[in-house]
Order: sequence, then structure tokens, then C-alpha cells
Amino acid sequence: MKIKKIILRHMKLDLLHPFTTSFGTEYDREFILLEAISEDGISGWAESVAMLDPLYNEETLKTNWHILEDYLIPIVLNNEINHPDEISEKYFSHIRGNYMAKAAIEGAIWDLYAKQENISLSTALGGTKKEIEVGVSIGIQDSIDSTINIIENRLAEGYKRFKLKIKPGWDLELIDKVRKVYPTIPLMADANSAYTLSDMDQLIALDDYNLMMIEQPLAYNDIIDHADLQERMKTPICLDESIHSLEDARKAIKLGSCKIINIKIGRVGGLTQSRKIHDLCQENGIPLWCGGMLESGIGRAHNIAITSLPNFILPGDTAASALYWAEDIIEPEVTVENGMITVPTKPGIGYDPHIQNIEKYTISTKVYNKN
Ligand SMILES: O=C(O)CCC(=O)C1=CC=C[C@@H](O)[C@@H]1C(=O)O
Ligand SMILES: [Mg+2]
Repeated sequence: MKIKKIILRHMKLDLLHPFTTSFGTEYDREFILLEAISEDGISGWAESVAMLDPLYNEETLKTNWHILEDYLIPIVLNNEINHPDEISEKYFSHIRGNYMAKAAIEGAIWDLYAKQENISLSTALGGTKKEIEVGVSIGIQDSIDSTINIIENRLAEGYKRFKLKIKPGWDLELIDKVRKVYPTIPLMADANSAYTLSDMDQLIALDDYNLMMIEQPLAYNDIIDHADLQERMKTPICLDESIHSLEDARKAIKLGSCKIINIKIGRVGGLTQSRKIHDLCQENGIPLWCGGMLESGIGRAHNIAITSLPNFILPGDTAASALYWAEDIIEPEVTVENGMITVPTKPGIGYDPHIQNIEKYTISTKVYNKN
């Protein structure tokens, strides 16, 4: 497969509702939308999930633009790609980190590959599911009652699991009151690294609430302390930020740092690495689910495809477009029926780019041609 052109678009979509976590509040989403065009004129699409500020991890929209422009795009334009599986190891492994930048270009080439093979991205990746279960991620609200109101609305829409953002001071009382109203719903908490081992008692107190898991309670780059905590907690720990690679997953499993892993395609460097982590976790009895990064429909489409693999056992964060955006940049938008999304069977990501909306929400564009 020869790529003749890559187009980077700096996009800005306004979130319908501000999204607050332990490290800040997002009111809109600026991100890089990447289009890879083959010599036969087919376009593959993906997005970088890097945020504007280095608060979730060390990558940002600007660092991604630099790495794409100065390193990854020249490699892709100047090499013939036989299969997308080559990209992360044969072509990108000498470049350290920058996983979200790598995932953006690799994902677009995976979409392109699947379209050229006339198969869905799900099929190309080895997906087995025809539909996937999804949950919702609920940010920190201005009151516990607001949180309960959101849960009520999402329950009515059939979502299969409820993730609440927590941080010190917004944790035990929140979970206790939610559990009093909803004693049995599938409930989990995501701390985004807001705690340390000195908060051990606070965290262990969460064991009384039958949570599905607690996501990333400790430092974003820790594996060893999570192992100490998991030894003391009944509630399964799920790692998100700590797992950047297959190696991190191997170490976390070996040390017992977690019982569940949240896969984010961008965080681990792309679809090929996501599938390798999937296979390792399947061999070791570690269930997966697909995390979200407030993606547009393009990123959501990639998340749906990877979630169709068999060890994505738990509901993920890929909720409907309408929960995030007044209008999405794909057609049709991602919709959820009774907590389920049908995995597209069309070639590639299975959703078409909404060119008019892409143009409407594009801040700037840069085209890179094969020289
Ligand atoms: O896309 C979604 O709905 C999930 C959003 C979400 O939970 C997160 C988005 C971005 C970074 C983090 O704050 C957080 C996460 O840890 O998953
Ligand atoms: Mg998380």
C-alpha cells in the first residue's frame, strides 16, 4: 500500500456538557484529525486523542503535530506499507513514546487497508462480536443529586455500566449515596491518579460498595504501588494511564498490579499494539474494556472495531455521539440502542466522514504530499 498524501486537520468541537475529572475540566475538544490517501485515491481516517494540555499524559495536540510532521508522516510517505501490522514495530519502534501520534497515523492506515481489502476494520482486526455493550463515563458534577440524575437518564437509555470520576473529597459520600439509590447497578470509579498509598484506608473503604473496579487510583506511571494496593483491596484495580505498552501490561500482570485493563488505542500506540495487549490479557485471564478520550465519531468508530475482539468482556466508554456533540463529524452518528452498538460491516471503520461538518469544525489544515 502506497500513501500519496496525508492531511492533518486541527479540529475543535464544543462538548455539550463540560467534563470534569480529578485533573481538570474540558469544555471543548481540540484534536488532530488525520486522513491518509492511497495512490488509488482511497481515504483512511483516524484521530489523535492527545489533549490540548499534558494533564492526562505527556502528549498534547502540538507535540503530536510535531512528531507527525517531522517524523511519522515522512516515514509513511516514503515507504511501501505491506500490512498495517508493520507500522508500529518495523517503522515506528525507533521513535520513543509519542504513542498517540503513532496511533493516529497507524489507525488511518488500518482503515485504508480494510477498505482496500473490502472488509470491516473489526474483521481486519479479528473481531468476533456483531454488537458491543457500552457504558458511560460521568464526570465530577456540582452535586451528588446531579450525578444521580445523570445515572437515571443513562439507565433509561439502557447503558450497561456507570463510571464515576472520583477524587479525594468526592468519593465515599458520592458512592455511598449512589449505592443507596442504585444498590445493584454495575458501578465503577475512575480516580485518574488522584490518590497515593497514604490514602489506603480511604480506598479500602470503597470495598464496601461492590464496585466493578476502581480505575487508576495511584500515579499515572506506577505499577509497583498498585500491586501493594491490590493486595489490600477486594475491589479489582483497573489500570488506564499506567499501561502504555505490551511490556507495561506484562509487568502489571506479573506483579498483580491490576485485575482489569482499560485499552485506549491512542495510549498504547495503535491498533496492532492494542491487539497484542488483548491477546496477552486473554492468555492471562485479564478482562478488558475500551476506554474513551472524548473522541469524535472517527475515534469512536475505531473504538467500536477494537471492542469487537473477544476479550473486551466489560462494557466500555464508547457512548453515543449525542452525549458529547451537537453534531458529529461522521455519518451516521454513533447511536446506542439499549446499551448496545451494532458493529458496522461496511469496509473500513464503517462510518463515513461528514465532510461538511469536518470543514465546519476545522481550525487549520496542512497537506503533506509524497515527494
Ligand atoms: O470518552 C469518554 O466518555 C471517557 C472520558 C474519560 O473518562 C476520560 C477522558 C480523557 C481522559 C480521562 O479524563 C478520562 C479517562 O481516564 O478515561
Ligand atoms: Mg481512566
